[in-house]
Amino acid sequence: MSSDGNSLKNDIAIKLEGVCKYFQIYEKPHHRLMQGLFRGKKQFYKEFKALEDISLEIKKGETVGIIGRNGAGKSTLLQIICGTMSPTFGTVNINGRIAALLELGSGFNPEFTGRENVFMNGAILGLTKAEIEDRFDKIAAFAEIGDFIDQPVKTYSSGMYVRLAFAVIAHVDADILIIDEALSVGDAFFTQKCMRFLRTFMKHGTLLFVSHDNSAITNLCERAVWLDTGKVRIAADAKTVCEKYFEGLYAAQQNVQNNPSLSSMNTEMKLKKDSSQEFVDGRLAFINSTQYRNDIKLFQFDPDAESFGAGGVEITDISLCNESGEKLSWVVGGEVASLLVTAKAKENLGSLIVGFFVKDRLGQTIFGDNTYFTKALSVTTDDQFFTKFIFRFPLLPVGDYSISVAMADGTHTDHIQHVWIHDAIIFKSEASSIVHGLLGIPMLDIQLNNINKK
Ligand SMILES: Nc1ncnc2c1ncn2[C@@H]1O[C@H](COP(=O)(O)OP(=O)(O)OP(=O)(O)O)[C@@H](O)[C@H]1O
Repeated sequence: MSSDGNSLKNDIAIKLEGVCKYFQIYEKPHHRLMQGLFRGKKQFYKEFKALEDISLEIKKGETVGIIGRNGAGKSTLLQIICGTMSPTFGTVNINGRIAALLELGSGFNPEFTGRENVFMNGAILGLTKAEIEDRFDKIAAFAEIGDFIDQPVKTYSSGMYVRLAFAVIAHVDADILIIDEALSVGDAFFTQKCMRFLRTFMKHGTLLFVSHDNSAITNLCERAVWLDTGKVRIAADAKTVCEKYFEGLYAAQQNVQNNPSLSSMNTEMKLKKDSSQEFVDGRLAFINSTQYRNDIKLFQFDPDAESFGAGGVEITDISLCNESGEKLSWVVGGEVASLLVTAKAKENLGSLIVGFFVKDRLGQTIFGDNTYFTKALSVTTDDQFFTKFIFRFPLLPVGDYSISVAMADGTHTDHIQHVWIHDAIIFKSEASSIVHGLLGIPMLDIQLNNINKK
């Protein structure tokens, strides 16, 4: 293994070639001793292959997500990249200063105070004592753990531990950051602070982000790697990898649920229609008369869009329509539209749920809904049926969006996914008054007054 980066091209931050990690598993403690005595002439352990033949190249400035189920080998891979574990075979090349926020418990000495750990960690990461002294107040302020900074780390809560660990890695001028999900231990404000730091860091640094959470990966990362039982299952753009990972999870779940107990909802609830209580932004008419009108161009349903599912239903058409039921090729944000999904049953299904998700360019779900709390539908083979979601189209920032549609049989928590079409309809917001946030919500009133003048 080499970690000096000398053999790397200048634009490469991390390069792994044929990395394998095998652990020796001893069934009984004395087998370990016997192994030493026999000096390899006889094998007393089983070999467990935690990582097999991992080759990856991460460019400087890239943000790459690592996703995978428990035990997939994520932590092992990260420890090998950080240099805290060596691979059984293969080479690791790192170009730059690397700092990591790995699982709780790693990195700090529990007997030392927070202050002592900051100095120790800073030194390990290559800072001089004077440099750490210079930054210490900033680190303590970022961590916000008050007087605990002078208490031994073993007295810290897991939240305090993560605060200090993050504060350190945020102030060591790392070129490469490795962040495990540990972030979720902090409270919402601290998480936001960390995210702000990370988003700034991502503008120049290389980030490796590990999570079980699809949306965090698609939101943060350009590329992603799905690790599955120690092997790279797929490495591609984050959206594709997360979709495949999600499909894989569903497939695994459905194998377990070969005879699910379906508790169907028998009640049909009518959606309350009370137009006098509808939320409409008072400025909409004005905005619609300017170049900021939220013109949204709709593309037609792509029947060949990527899909997966058990196949008990077939979606025949998906369209966005106006209030009279005519198919739309344009819609204006703030107007009422309906998403119409027509389908055909391929088998008898007792309790159908139909849902949709609107996702932004990064694959992040912005909004969506389903029929579960409205109506349970049972169908028999060859039945044709439709679902209509009528809603006021939100105001969307300029950009590309997609609608995914899914049909399942069962309940919210216990169901078989029969069809899931990724990106069934693509649409493009061409102009918008919304610049900040994921979507605009209607303002009932906005007031701006000088209180000294009546
Ligand atoms: N020191 C070790 N000795 C033996 N087996 C180990 C050791 N460390 C990890 N493993 C095994 O290697 C596999 C990969 O573990 P790893 O912790 O890397 O997975 P992970 O993807 O990070 O999981 P999680 O999401 O649960 O943290 C697991 O089956 C684990 O039991």
